[in-house]
Amino acid sequence: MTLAIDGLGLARASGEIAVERALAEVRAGRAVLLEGPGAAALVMAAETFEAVAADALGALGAGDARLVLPAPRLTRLGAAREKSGSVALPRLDASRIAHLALSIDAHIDAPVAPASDFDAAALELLRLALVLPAAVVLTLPAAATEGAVRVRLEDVMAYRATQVAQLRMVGRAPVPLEGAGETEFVVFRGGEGLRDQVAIVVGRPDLSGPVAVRLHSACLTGDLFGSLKCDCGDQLRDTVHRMAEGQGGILLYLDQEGRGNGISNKMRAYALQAQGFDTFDADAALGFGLDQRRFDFAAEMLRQLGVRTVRVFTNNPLKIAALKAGGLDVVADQRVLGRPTAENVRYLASKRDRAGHYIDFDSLAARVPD
Ligand SMILES: Nc1nc2c(ncn2[C@@H]2O[C@H](COP(=O)(O)OP(=O)(O)OP(=O)(O)O)[C@@H](O)[C@H]2O)c(=O)[nH]1
Ligand SMILES: [Zn+2]
Repeated sequence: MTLAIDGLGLARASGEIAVERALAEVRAGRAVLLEGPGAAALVMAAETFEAVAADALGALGAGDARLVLPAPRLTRLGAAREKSGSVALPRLDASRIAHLALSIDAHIDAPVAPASDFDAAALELLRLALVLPAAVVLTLPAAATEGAVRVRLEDVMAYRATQVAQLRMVGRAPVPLEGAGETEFVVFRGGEGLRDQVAIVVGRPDLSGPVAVRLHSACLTGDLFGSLKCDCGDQLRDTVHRMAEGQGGILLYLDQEGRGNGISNKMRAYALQAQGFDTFDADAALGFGLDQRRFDFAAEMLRQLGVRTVRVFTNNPLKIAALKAGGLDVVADQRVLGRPTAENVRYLASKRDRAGHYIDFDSLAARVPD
């Protein structure tokens, strides 16, 4: 008997399913077959590329294997570029690949070719998988490989937009919080990242008028453990308290750890910060731009909750612009300042100076503990 799967929603979104499977493969260190018009390429994450894989890929003919790197990483390697590019890998040498992908004192000693469409899709796949954006890519004749999960180039490039369109509420329940008795957690699937998004409805905000709102990107170190390196935990709790004391509000807790780079890349960046890099230079050395986050799905979450007009708690102009672009009426924006510490002052100053955050650094600096 053949099982009809159309009714299970599998046939309808085959492209998205393929991308989701490919993300799991890439995170597990396995190769994925990326298919484009008339050609295909095997893609692996450089961060998990080992000698065994080198042997297996070499047997397929490593003639045109290449390492694809984003522009900021190429710049770090001394080959400044505005767009991503690739370096040929005539030998699949795992230690050289790791060196070029991650090492802070590496230098490029080979020509850099502009990234092809395959290369761009390979990097997008790795970013979506929240691994280091450095891809080992090997072009093959179409359909030459069996066994690897297959994914179409166009589906990879379209995935983020489909994630926003798929956003849906999957559960809600009251969860009283310390200092804010009446709160409800509403969970959404889709949007961005690899897990779920949570809206915390504080009190009973009047949805017919402007609603106090915060978009808060997950920060495990700051939110949960009180890390002194950032201001996230204070911002999170202060906002909930302010909403509880006022007319209520909605805090969106978004699966965007490490400005959307993922916790492992954030720790790599922290390791570089311990060597003196600032928050943005550390990300750039790993191949990331200023900010990977998108907030279009946050506007959609608010819409699904019945919100039309907002007062937003943030210092980040990108969040304000994204809510407006998402069709919400932003009638006010209010600052959210955490507690300055000797460890986070440089981080706050970088956000103000390099990403245009509205932070009054003079008053912050005056509050830094000795
Ligand atoms: N890559 C990277 N991410 C960091 C670093 N420090 C904190 N983060 C992340 O940055 C994000 C900060 O989130 P938010 O506080 O919501 O955002 P924001 O852009 O500072 O904006 P507002 O707080 O609203 O003004 C979280 O995802 C943190 O995990 C860092 O040094 N590097
Ligand atoms: Zn933080």
